[in-house]
Amino acid sequence: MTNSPLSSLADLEQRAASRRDGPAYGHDALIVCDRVVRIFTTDGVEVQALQGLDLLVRQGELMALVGASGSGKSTLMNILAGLDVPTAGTARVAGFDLLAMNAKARLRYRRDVVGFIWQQTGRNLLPYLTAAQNVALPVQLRGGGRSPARKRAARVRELLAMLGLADCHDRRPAQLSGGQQQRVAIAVALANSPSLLLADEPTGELDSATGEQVFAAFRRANEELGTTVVIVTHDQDVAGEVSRTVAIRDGRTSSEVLRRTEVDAEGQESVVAQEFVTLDRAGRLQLPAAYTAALDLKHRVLLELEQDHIGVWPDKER
Ligand SMILES: Nc1ncnc2c1ncn2[C@@H]1O[C@H](COP(=O)(O)OP(=O)(O)OP(=O)(O)O)[C@@H](O)[C@H]1O
Repeated sequence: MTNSPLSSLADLEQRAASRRDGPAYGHDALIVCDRVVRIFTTDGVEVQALQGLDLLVRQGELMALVGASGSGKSTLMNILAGLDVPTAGTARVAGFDLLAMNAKARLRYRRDVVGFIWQQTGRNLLPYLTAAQNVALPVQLRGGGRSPARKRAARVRELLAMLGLADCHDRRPAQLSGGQQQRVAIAVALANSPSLLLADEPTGELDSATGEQVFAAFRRANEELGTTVVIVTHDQDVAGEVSRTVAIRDGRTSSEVLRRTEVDAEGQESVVAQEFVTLDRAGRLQLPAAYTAALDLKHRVLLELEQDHIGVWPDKER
């Protein structure tokens, strides 16, 4: 590191000291992933699917996860769904410790806290039940069979109506379009009022107009019920519609795009998008490949701390 102005260092130490006693990492987040590692071993070969992934998601967010094939998105979703367990690190959702919970807590977590929608429309619904029966099933399995049938039926009708499916009530999956099936799947996932809805490529098998309707259903769940929604997607339309898109690269979060709506003096609304690079808990950041290539940055770089930014320079001695 080059010599930094003394005033900056003193200032930095003071700032660090004032933050040391602050609240714990992610204390107010619904999802807390702290250096999550997942290693798969097949035939003696290790694959590090997640390599110390950090991610915080606040209650009420509607966000997308993107990344190249094999970057670790599905591995992360399976962990958040309670279907898989990390090898190391910390993963917590709504106070449930995803590494330490016992079988009973895991069952409760999967039934009450999280709802899941798969890409394959056929995998989300039971083919021999109607849409209404599919939606009623999770409530019955939870023991909602004890609540009055009239009340349960009203809840099912309400969910189907909210997602624009009132006329699909008595139809079986084979009598529904792909988009309708995915929206019924969202209603099923919402049946037990989960805090979190997870979806892995939910529009992957649909054309763009149908995909838009399915995405609108997620938005409704988010806006009307306050459900936190995390969607893994390759769909540019979906990724461009959410206020936060997090990219995963090589098993770590690498960058994110935040979008907000701004209103100008004439009352015209426009969406402003800003891209950030992830700074992990250990202080590491992944410089975009295009930037390192442009300045031929390799092996090591010079850093300089300024009052409000850090400069990165190539090592000219190399
Ligand atoms: N059960 C498993 N056993 C062995 N390796 C696995 C297993 N599941 C995933 N992997 C490996 O972990 C890495 C991450 O896989 P993952 O499915 O999470 O990626 P992804 O980002 O979801 O990819 P895609 O977009 O293609 O679905 C890959 O190298 C994959 O081969």
